[in-house]
Formats: sequence, C-alpha cells, structure tokens
Amino acid sequence: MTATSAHPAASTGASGVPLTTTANNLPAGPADYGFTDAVAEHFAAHPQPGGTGAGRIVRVDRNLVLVAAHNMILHLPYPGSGELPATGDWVWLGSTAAGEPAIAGILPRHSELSRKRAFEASSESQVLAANVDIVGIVVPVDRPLTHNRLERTLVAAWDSGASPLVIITKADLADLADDVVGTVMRQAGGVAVVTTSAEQGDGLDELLGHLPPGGTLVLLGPSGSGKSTLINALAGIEVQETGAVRAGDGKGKHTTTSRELVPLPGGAVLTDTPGVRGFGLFDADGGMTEMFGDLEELFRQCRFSDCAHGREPGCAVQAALLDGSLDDRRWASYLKLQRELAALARRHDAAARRAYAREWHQKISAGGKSQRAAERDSHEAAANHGAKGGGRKGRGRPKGGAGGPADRAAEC
Ligand SMILES: Nc1nc2c(ncn2[C@@H]2O[C@H](COP(=O)(O)OP(=O)(O)OP(=O)(O)O)[C@@H](O)[C@H]2O)c(=O)[nH]1
Ligand SMILES: [Zn+2]
Repeated sequence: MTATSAHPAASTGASGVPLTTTANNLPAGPADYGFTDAVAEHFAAHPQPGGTGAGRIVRVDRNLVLVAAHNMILHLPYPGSGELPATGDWVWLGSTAAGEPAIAGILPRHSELSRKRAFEASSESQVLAANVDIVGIVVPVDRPLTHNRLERTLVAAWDSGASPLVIITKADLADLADDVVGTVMRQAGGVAVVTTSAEQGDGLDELLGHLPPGGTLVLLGPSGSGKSTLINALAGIEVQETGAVRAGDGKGKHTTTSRELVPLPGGAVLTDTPGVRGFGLFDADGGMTEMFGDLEELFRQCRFSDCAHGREPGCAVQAALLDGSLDDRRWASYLKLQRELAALARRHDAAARRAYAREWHQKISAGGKSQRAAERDSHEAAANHGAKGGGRKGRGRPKGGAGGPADRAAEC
C-alpha cells in the first residue's frame, strides 16, 4: 500500500471552502493534523483577503498540493504568487474566480526545517517541513554511526527553530544496543535520547510524551533506519510502506519518497522524510552555537582573544584536549563543521556573484532591445485593437524584475 491510502477520499469538486468557525468565532481547521486553539489564534492574527477556511499542507507534489481542511482533504494547485508551500504549512483557503477551492495565502512559520538540495551545486535551501515542534533524529542500533552524522543533524535541527530529540530504533537487537546507546548519549550533548523498539512496542509512549498536544514531529534518518516502521507503530496502522513489506514480495526495497504529514492518535502529527543522504548544512550558525556552546565557553578562557587553538601559549582548548576534559573526536567534529560551513559560505558567495552578473547581462541586453520591443508592441497593439485583456494577470513576475522592458525580455 502507499502512504496516500491513509487519507480519506480527496475531493476537489466543492466550490470554495466554507468558513466554519468555533464557539469563540475562530476558524475551524483540521484537528487531526495539529489544528489547536493556538493555531486558530494564529489564523485570527493573520487574516487574509478572500481567506474563508483554515488548512494544513499535508504533502507537496510536483503540480498539486494535498491540503487537510476541516473534515476534508483537497488537492489544490500551488498558490499563484508568493512563497512556495512546504509540508506542514498552515494556509488560508479560499476560492478562484471560477469558484474552485484554492490556497489564498500561507501563514508565517514558527519553524522551518531546511536542507541544501542534495547533488546540486547551488546554495539554495529546500524547506523539508514547516511548523515542526520536534525534530526526531533516528539512529538505528544495527549500523555503525558515521562520524559526525549525529552532530551534523543536531545542528540542522537546532537551526530549524524546533527542538531536537534523538530516537534510537531497533533496541530489541540487544547485543548491539548497549554500545550504541552509550555512544549516542555522549554525542548528543545533553539533547534528550529515547530508546525504542517498534517491533516490540517499547519506548513509544515515552516518545509521544515529548510532543506538545497537537505537536508536529519530523523524523530524520538514513534509509533503513526504521522510520516507516516507527510511524506505523505510533499511528497504530499501516500508513507507511516498510522495507520488510517489499522484501517479502520480492519486488525489491521501497524507499519512502514523499514527505507527508500523518495524523497520530492524540492529535499529534508526524512527517516522514526520504532517507537523508548527504544532509547539507545550510546557514547553521545558530545551530553551531547551541551544539558547541561549551566550546565557545572554552574559547573565552584562551589567553589571546584571537587564539586559533593551535600552538598558541595559554590555549584552553589544547589544555582541555591534554587533560581529556575535551574529547578529541568532538573537537575534530567541530573543526570539520567549521570547514564545511566556510566552504558553503564561499559557494554561496560565488553563486551570488554569478547571479548578479547574469542579472546585469539581462538588464543590458533588455535595455538594447527596449526600443525595438516598444516599436513592435505598438504595431501589435494597433493590429489587436479591441482585443480584451492580456491574460497575464495573476501570473508571477520573475523575482526582482525591473519592470517593463526587462520583464518583456524575460518572456522572449
Ligand atoms: N529488529 C527490529 N527491526 C526493525 C525495527 N524497526 C524496523 N526494523 C527493520 O528495519 C528495516 C528498515 O525499516 P524501515 O521502517 O523500512 O526503515 P526506513 O527508515 O523507513 O527506510 P526508508 O523508507 O528507506 O527511509 C526493516 O526490515 C524493518 O523490519 C525494530 O524495532 N526492530
Ligand atoms: Zn585557544
């Protein structure tokens, strides 16, 4: 089965989305997907012209988004303008001129989990999930931990605005578990760690206990780490296809490819993510401070304020490494992360320079064309005299477009 079959039948036929309100006159929304009183207040604080209903983005597909509204699921087109929707976004629903339901606007996010697009040189980030409360970092006991993976993911988690929670899975594989749990506890740097076995139902209540009412949990973990099995165990039904299911029918292993909100009993919501390969760090400065705050404390104790923590006299870092109070591996992780962030910043600068140069080329060539374009347009306008409307209304103008001639050049 596929994850989508967990949803009630999608409907797109309704004309518009009727506004249902609660007793205190706040909009009603999809309670199963984390719509609480606090979220209703968030809607009330951010009214939207034409917004008649409250919804949450359950999944983002290539052409359509799946939206949970009060008592219904809708397949809707992307909003005509503004920011791209992300799974977990709260949206105002309204209707098109033709009376079809549509997304009228996206509400401000309280957290945003993003990553650099895998396998792309550009520094653009991709929002994996919005309005997340807890980022669950899944660490299976049956795999050796790759150096740095936990710390890197923790940095990204802190940076999202949500709180991280380390979730150890497959703890029933007992001969392996003890070792891994100890290592993970040390690496987690004070972040809460829960140990679970989806197979045996252990640790699930403790895990749910970390979620606020109606809270949204996102699981991050490599392929095969047990995310789908955990979702199924938490949801109490088979909503995600697992490795074991496909292995049985000989059709090869299925890897979850969509990021989709799944309702849990108790109003909690959970998102699955595809195997996080090469989780790129993006703008993780805030996360670095959270994760390595103790090191920054150490830096302040170095004799020189610009200490490079190499061979300088009076270096507190070197002293801590010598007396063992600072772990060698942890220090190596910090240095590696610093190098990665610096490299990312350099790539980002290079990408920004290229974009700037491109924009200039466009402007210059658009300027050269503008006279000819204006002449051609006036001929066309004369020829089409009487024809109504350009039909361009509502179509997004390229970001940062300088107007008139540049826009026209971009259309050519
Ligand atoms: N022993 C044991 N095996 C488990 C447990 N949870 C998951 N597994 C097994 O681990 C394998 C991978 O589990 P999945 O849930 O498919 O992993 P996933 O993280 O969703 O993988 P992707 O969909 O590829 O991202 C399957 O064979 C599961 O049966 C557990 O608690 N105990
Ligand atoms: Zn130093």
